[in-house]
Amino acid sequence: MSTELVEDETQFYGKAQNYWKNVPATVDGMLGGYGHISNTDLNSSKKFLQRFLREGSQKTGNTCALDCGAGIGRITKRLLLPLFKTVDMVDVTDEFLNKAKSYLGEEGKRVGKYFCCGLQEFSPEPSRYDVIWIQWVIGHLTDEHLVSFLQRCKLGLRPNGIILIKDNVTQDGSIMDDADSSICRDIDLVRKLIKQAGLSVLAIERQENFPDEIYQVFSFAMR
Ligand SMILES: C[S@@+](CC[C@H](N)C(=O)[O-])C[C@H]1O[C@@H](n2cnc3c(N)ncnc32)[C@H](O)[C@@H]1O
Repeated sequence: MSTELVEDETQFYGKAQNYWKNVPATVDGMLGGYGHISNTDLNSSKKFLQRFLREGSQKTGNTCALDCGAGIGRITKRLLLPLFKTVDMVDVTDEFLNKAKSYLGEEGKRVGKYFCCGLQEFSPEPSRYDVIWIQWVIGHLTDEHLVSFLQRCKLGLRPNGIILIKDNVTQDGSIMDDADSSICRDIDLVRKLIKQAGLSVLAIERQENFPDEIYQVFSFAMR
């Protein structure tokens, strides 16, 4: 477990909040200076997601998606708004959600709700979402909060809905990043926490063509 890495929960969340308040509201800011990998990321995500939107009788719908830890809406703009009628966004950093209103442009009119809230406290509206997308933010939740958040996400799904996590993973064990106050977990722990939330993994995929010096990135689809 990685819970032992978090000595003081209030500090863990407070520090992350302060960190993000000082990050520029740009794609490069969202990706820690790796703005140039955004296209590769989004193209792979689109392929991964589309298999579920195309599948026969168990097909995931296209009515509404939720972008969790959405930041300025990098994913909402290029992945979710083109595929869903409505997209809601949730992020703890007010400045990013405000920036989203201009960054998303005309299509941003189809953003239904902007929630400024930590995921550890957020409950998706029951049965509202076809897809709940959670990218590069699970490290900001303790194990316990991640499990309970995923449980609440499960209740937020429409029939045939799916939850997607896309995030960094370590080769082995959990590593705390003191700079942004986040934990990077290994794949076994992520799978274990997903299971603890009562969800079943439908597919896992490793992101290809990312720079060698960064963590490996995996996508997990579940319901
Ligand atoms: C690495 S950025 C990723 C943004 C977006 N998912 C993307 O891939 O472009 C992390 C985001 O998580 C948000 N965040 C950090 N801690 C959070 C928390 N506890 N609840 C919700 N959002 C959080 C930050 O404000 C920031 O927008």
